[in-house]
Amino acid sequence: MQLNKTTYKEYKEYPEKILQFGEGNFLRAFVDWKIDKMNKEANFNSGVVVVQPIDKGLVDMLNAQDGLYTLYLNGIKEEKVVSEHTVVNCITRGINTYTNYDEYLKVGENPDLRFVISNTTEAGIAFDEGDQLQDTPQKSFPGKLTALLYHRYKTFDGDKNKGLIFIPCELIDRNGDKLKETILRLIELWKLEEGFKQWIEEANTFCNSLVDRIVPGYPRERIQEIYQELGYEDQLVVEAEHFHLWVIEGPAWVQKEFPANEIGLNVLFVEDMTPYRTRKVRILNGAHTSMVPVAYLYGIDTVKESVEDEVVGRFVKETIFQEIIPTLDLPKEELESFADAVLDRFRNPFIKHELISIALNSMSKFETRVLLSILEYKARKEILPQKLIFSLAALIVFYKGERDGQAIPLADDADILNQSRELWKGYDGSEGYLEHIVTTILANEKIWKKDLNQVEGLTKLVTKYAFAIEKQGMKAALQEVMK
Ligand SMILES: NC(=O)c1ccc[n+]([C@@H]2O[C@H](COP(=O)([O-])OP(=O)(O)OC[C@H]3O[C@@H](n4cnc5c(N)ncnc54)[C@H](O)[C@@H]3O)[C@@H](O)[C@H]2O)c1
Ligand SMILES: O=P(O)(O)OC[C@@H](O)[C@@H](O)[C@H](O)[C@H](O)CO
Repeated sequence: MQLNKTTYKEYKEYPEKILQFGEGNFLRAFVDWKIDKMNKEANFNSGVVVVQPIDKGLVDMLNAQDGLYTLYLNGIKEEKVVSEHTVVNCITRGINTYTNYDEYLKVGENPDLRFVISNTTEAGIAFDEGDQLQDTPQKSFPGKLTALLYHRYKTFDGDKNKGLIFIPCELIDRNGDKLKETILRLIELWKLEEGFKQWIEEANTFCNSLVDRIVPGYPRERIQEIYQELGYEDQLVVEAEHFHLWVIEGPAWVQKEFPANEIGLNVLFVEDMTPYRTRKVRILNGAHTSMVPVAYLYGIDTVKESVEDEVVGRFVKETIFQEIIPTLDLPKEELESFADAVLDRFRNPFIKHELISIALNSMSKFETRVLLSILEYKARKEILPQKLIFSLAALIVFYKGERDGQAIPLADDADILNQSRELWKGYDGSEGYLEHIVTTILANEKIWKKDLNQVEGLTKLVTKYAFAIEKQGMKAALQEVMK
């Protein structure tokens, strides 16, 4: 039996008030789960129309299940082991803009539409000068969105009451400001009228937000067991931890329209989200990203095994406490208690978080989540943080794409992968050639936004560690640095 509105007896249809860009695991396990709860417990009465932002995706699957899917929340909750599951029922339909652009544009004509939510990965909120208003669809997410907003503006004759509230969830700094700025650039590029620009500025509200929940996604290995337990089949099961936090920076009245607090959901409406973002990205995501190449080359596959391994676990802990926390400005106690909680979340016995899934786009993630800790540590202490540099060296070796003779399924920007592949092809086993690899990668300003060879001592130390990993293997090299 397949999950759909016929087989799910409690199925309810809500009026579409939310437009969501992205149909990925995170949005379904976090935002849509919260909306579903607000519908059920706070009479929010809001349906979500989901847009697939790129040509490949899950909306066909979502439509085949009438927008329904099962969310498993697993882990320790209030000191007890809890595994619970629920059917999320707030998605009304999914739209593929590549095959149904007219249906997409028509969403802008809906007078009840109120919120726009997105998570299009860190790459999604980007200005693409190739986008045109006439494209069906525009390539970028902001391009598609601007076309829909212009259609809405025209449909309602610039009515200021038809503006929307935007809450992007992309893990980039000040995501709402960035989205608005990109829309304004597209208005310039497309030479759209001043009145539309004013409508964007005056009738619409762009919030910045920070999200936090570990969502490993589809539980491939346990899926048959899960189907047995559920008594139906669901191609979109998603698994997450219990913990969840959404920090939203925006005008106070937004809170009144979004009744999360009324039902005790962990949503903080704040005046400045920056400290929350810095703490989360640098500690949690920074720990994830810096552990991946080290633990993976060590022979480990998951986050839990990494933090529980004697050597790798110590490496992760010391990296956070000795090299990341000293670069942050919040009170030390607060940072340490956040870090302890993060390590507990990493140990969640019910979550199998694959390192290889976190490894996606590791080079750019290292730049946004780890590099600042390195530079800040150097600025404050006048020495380089050894473990973070070891991780950078491991990352360069990781991009060689081989573990114990097996290919590593690397996933990153094609140019970045090509550069590493070409460089490693010429490796002759010498430290001199390795220095050439390191120097070339550190000079790639597309990744690092600067030439990292300019950081005093960095190239030498990275080369030393990379050579040790290459010559002695990860286990011996890590033990050496952990002495
Ligand atoms: N999984 C987690 O634990 C978690 C937790 C917090 C935040 N996040 C953030 O959420 C993002 C998505 O994670 P996920 O687990 O849902 O991944 P996913 O692969 O399930 O979904 C990715 C989504 O992004 C869209 N997308 C990908 N590249 C795009 C592009 N260039 N332009 C526009 N859209 C694009 C896809 O269409 C899809 O909807 C991550 O980048 C991460 O920053 C994830
Ligand atoms: O989702 P990514 O690929 O951007 O990053 C991998 C993890 O660090 C991330 O998903 C964390 O689990 C998440 O950010 C926790 O809130």
